Amino acid sequence: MDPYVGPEAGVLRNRLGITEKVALEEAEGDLSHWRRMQLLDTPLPASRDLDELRVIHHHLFQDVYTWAGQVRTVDMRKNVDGAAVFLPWAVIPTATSFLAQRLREDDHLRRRDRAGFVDGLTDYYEELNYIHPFREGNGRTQRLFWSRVADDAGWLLGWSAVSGAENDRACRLANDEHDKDQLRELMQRITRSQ
Ligand SMILES: Nc1ncnc2c1ncn2[C@@H]1O[C@H](COP(=O)(O)OP(=O)(O)OP(=O)(O)O)[C@@H](O)[C@H]1O
Repeated sequence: MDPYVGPEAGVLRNRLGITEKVALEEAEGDLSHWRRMQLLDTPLPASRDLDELRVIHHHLFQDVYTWAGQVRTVDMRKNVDGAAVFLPWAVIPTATSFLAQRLREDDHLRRRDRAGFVDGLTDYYEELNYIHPFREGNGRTQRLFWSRVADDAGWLLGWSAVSGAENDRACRLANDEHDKDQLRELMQRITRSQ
């Protein structure tokens, strides 16, 4: 039983009172897009940890979910038929703080050549995706988070060069089969120097 889901099959409870899946996806997409545009002009703390992820998530999804910015309190998997189990929710803060500490020790991926940056980004992206801190909106939140890290390190991430299906497939392979080749190829494709 998923407390985030309302009585209508598979539809997340939301501030808008929407009870139909496609209508919610559309409204969520529009509102989070608008909030993302707004973020371009909003200075955010660059703590590069769970706090920053929560601030980004809250900003993007504040119009849609009461739990925007809050770590999930249910275990979840992406595919009903496949594996894609994400980290148990109870250890999200510990795992994210471990990731943030290593990212700090790695100087937030600064001063690396392109191959070194792409390798690091692939590993950290896969790890954060496995942590999957939120019930929904992880992709949009982590793409923005890594764009900010990249920007600081002298790189631009061109996410529009990758389709959602391609990104999902690469993440599934990395998560379920520990095969990061496609994810690395994808990160290589989107990484440009500033
Ligand atoms: N089968 C899978 N296994 C592992 N990770 C996956 C799988 N499918 C998708 N992902 C990852 O999960 C993210 C989607 O998570 P979530 O649905 O919480 O985020 P979103 O922002 O709502 O979606 P999107 O990234 O499609 O805009 C994808 O961007 C991808 O990184």
